[in-house]
Amino acid sequence: MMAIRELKVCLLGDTGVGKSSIVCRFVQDHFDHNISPTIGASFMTKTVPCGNELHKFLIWDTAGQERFHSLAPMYYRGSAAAVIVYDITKQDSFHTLKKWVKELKEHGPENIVMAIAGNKCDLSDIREVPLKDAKEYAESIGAVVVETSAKNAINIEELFQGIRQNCLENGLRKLCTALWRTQIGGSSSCRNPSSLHVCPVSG
Ligand SMILES: Nc1nc2c(ncn2[C@@H]2O[C@H](COP(=O)(O)OP(=O)(O)OP(=O)(O)O)[C@@H](O)[C@H]2O)c(=O)[nH]1
Repeated sequence: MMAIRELKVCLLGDTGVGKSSIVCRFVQDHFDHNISPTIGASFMTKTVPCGNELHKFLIWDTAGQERFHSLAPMYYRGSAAAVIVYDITKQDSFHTLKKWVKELKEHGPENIVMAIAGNKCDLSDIREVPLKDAKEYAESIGAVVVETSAKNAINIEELFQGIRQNCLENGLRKLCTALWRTQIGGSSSCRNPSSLHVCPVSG
């Protein structure tokens, strides 16, 4: 019988950086030039096989517009991981990313896995944020960082694989029991973190 592990992930970041586009690329392998700004938040899932298990991402894509900022805690509380997105062509969006990290550290779940995505890397000829800056910052806060392009499907799979691997490796210790539910044969039960299976990650 297949076991399903659920992993709640939220996406945070300035409006227009490409959060919805990243989720759309990951879940539907689709890119829409005319995608509308998110209102409140949207929810999608994607289940990926891993050995003899299924890993189900429960993805909350939050709205980046300032007027929705106060809703964000509803989505990052209880998340195992946060993807904080900036646009490599907009220095301001990197500044906003730092504010999100600060907020997560102050009010987010303890041990939340943080992944930084520098999106729109297909536009590197008009880049404002050097990758070196993002790497140094990510290292300083213990986050993983990757440059992505939702448009050209660059590093999107790798981003989510990285999150999955980090969550599994950390076991999320205290949080693990609450956040990873193992559903076997339709009934839910919690698993000991030490029994978490670590999947090999390529790339
Ligand atoms: N060139 C390029 N454009 C992108 C990429 N990702 C998203 N876009 C474009 O950027 C714009 C904003 O994308 P969204 O996915 O709506 O951004 P968002 O962060 O979800 O915005 P909010 O919902 O307002 O928070 C759209 O016009 C997208 O087509 C990318 O990787 N490359």
